[in-house]
Amino acid sequence: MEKPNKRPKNILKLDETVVNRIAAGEIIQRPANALKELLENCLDAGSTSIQVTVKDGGLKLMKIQDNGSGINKEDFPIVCERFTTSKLQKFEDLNAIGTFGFRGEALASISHVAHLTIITKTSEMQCAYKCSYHDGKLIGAPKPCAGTQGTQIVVEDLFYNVPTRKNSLKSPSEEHNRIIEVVTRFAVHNASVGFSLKKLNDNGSDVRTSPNSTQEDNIRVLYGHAVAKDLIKLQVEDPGLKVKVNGLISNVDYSGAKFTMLLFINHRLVESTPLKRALDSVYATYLAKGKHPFVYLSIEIAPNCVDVNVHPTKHEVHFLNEDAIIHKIQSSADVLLKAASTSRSFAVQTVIPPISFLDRQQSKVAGAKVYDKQLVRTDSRDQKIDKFLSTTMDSMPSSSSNECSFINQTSMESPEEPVTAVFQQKETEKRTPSEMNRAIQGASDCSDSTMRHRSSVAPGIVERRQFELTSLTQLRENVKKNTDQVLRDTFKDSIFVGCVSEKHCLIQYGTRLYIFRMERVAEEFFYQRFLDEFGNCGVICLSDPPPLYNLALMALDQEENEWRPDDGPKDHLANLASQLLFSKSEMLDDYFSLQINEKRHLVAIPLLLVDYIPDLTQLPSFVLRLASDVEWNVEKDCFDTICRVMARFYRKPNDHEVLNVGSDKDWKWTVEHVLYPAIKASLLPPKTWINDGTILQIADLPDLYKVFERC
Ligand SMILES: Nc1ncnc2c1ncn2[C@@H]1O[C@H](COP(=O)(O)OP(=O)(O)OP(=O)(O)O)[C@@H](O)[C@H]1O
Repeated sequence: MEKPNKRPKNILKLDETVVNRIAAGEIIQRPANALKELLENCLDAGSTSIQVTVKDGGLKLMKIQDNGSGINKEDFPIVCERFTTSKLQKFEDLNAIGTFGFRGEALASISHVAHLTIITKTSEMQCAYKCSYHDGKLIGAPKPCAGTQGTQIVVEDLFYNVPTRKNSLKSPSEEHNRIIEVVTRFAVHNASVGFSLKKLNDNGSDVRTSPNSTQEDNIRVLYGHAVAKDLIKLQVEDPGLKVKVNGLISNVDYSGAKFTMLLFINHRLVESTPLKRALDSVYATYLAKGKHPFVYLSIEIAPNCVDVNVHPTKHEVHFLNEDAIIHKIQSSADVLLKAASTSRSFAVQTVIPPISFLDRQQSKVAGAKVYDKQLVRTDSRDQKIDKFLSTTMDSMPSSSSNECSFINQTSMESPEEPVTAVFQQKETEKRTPSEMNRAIQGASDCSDSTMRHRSSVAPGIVERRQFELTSLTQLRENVKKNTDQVLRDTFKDSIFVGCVSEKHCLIQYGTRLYIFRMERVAEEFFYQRFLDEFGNCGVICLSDPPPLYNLALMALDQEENEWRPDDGPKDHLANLASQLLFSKSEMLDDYFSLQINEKRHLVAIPLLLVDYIPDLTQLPSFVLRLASDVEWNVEKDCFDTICRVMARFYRKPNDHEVLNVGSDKDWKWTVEHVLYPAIKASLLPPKTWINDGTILQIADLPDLYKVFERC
């Protein structure tokens, strides 16, 4: 390298061609941004159809045909001169610029670094004209030629005279990909314009959209269904910030390998690193590590708040209140994603596939190797889900102000030990608490003992009664016939993990985690239990037997029972219910331990599980349903419907059931320690549960390992 001379060199004015070529190099950096300039010209000219043909990634050829306004004949000599434009006259016009172009530099720049030809026809011209340009100058006279309205710009041998630039570009295929990206983005945003992009002499096209599509349509066509199906609309409007944002952003179910961001500010395709970072940080909360979203945003800001003249390629703009606007968009996206994540769709498998059954058979083969990933916790006392949750579930009643002692219960195993249960009024039924309390409050004893087995021949000695009833046998057979054996094994060998809510519980079976609908499972369990314990149920005596009439009347007052005026007066209906049940009292007592006394008061309800009391707030609805939903005339149907109605009443344990006053054993305790063990032991799950969402597999250890590996 030449040693720097201490004497200053003389300053010389650069040759115009050199100046223009240096300037052109700043504006036209590669084929894709030359194309962007040319596409913007097409849109400024009001085109509705733009066809692009390229060769060698645009380096050999770029041909852009539009159906816009065309160029006036008198402008041909100057159209490619620097600073000639039809879009701006005074500097102040920049404050309200409504076109993409404003400098009059793009065509000039291209003509300095490539061979440029324009074929154009306005609506007033008889024919089209073809003009060739070199270094901003028209070469020869415009030649009339055939052509339709619009303009065709042909750029050949880009950078033929700037070899360093040409050599610095990556391969033609890389340049072609960049061209696809630009055309694709323009096509999504300008959905009313039809775009096509193809390689010269290729039959197929890389991009093709129809005019008058929607942004969603074009995203589907260009980015695929996998992206389009997971989009949510983002809309922000802030008159204070003079900004309006419309966009389509991917939801939490989408996760791309890279961040795809299509950003248009006042319809200009631009980039904004701060906005991209802000959005990426929001998505980081919802997506797995290394996964990214798809974001299309169109931001419209009052033109006088945007400076478009900050970068030679115009791919950046500055705007007022940038931080506030970015923050606004960021928080709107967060709100949408939060909402979407609560209803996130997991690819869950409905119930146990037959394979799990096979797995089990295989794992039982002696000597089969057991991998670490197949080892699971087997001591159910180790940890429960409750350990990871707050102590009070949202769904649980918080006040204990209306607790009332209503029942004395004696366990079947220890008939001498009286147990008091406590009832807590449910929030939803607050409108009739005094009536509810009156109905089930008090402390009077059952005639013989408060809780007993109905077939006790002597204290502690139980003799089961046998019934040879065809109807009963058939109902029991039906249950057996409909049992799914794989599900049966799953429940039988499962470990209770915890109550997710009053309605959903988690169990673990092998390496799999299942969620099941507690009420549905418990209802089926009690139905089967009523069939099994037919004529042999114990009794739970109500301490102050409520009148059937009062219970029915309370039920008719409850919205869930949907009483309508054309059903008849409530007191009349309550009376009918009380009469009907009293007339069946002998059978109800004999077969189901449901006892009604001479005064038509409900004295006792069946005992099916020791330490289990159904939710007594449902007693009124139970009485009403017993009177209205039971098919009394046909024996089999009668038993079936009574068991169903009973099971529905029993499916939910009493809230805050406490076996000893002052004990903290609540409904969750009852589910875990009383109900679920009984379900495990004897439930015969019906086949319908395989597909109806009663039980769903939500995780499998080997699959989770795979997820963690990916993270
Ligand atoms: N496809 C076209 N259809 C109609 N007129 C065009 C088309 N392309 C260019 N022109 C005309 O040529 C002029 C010069 O275009 P050029 O791209 O050089 O500059 P510009 O678009 O005005 O500004 P900028 O350099 O900021 O893009 C435009 O102002 C427009 O009048």
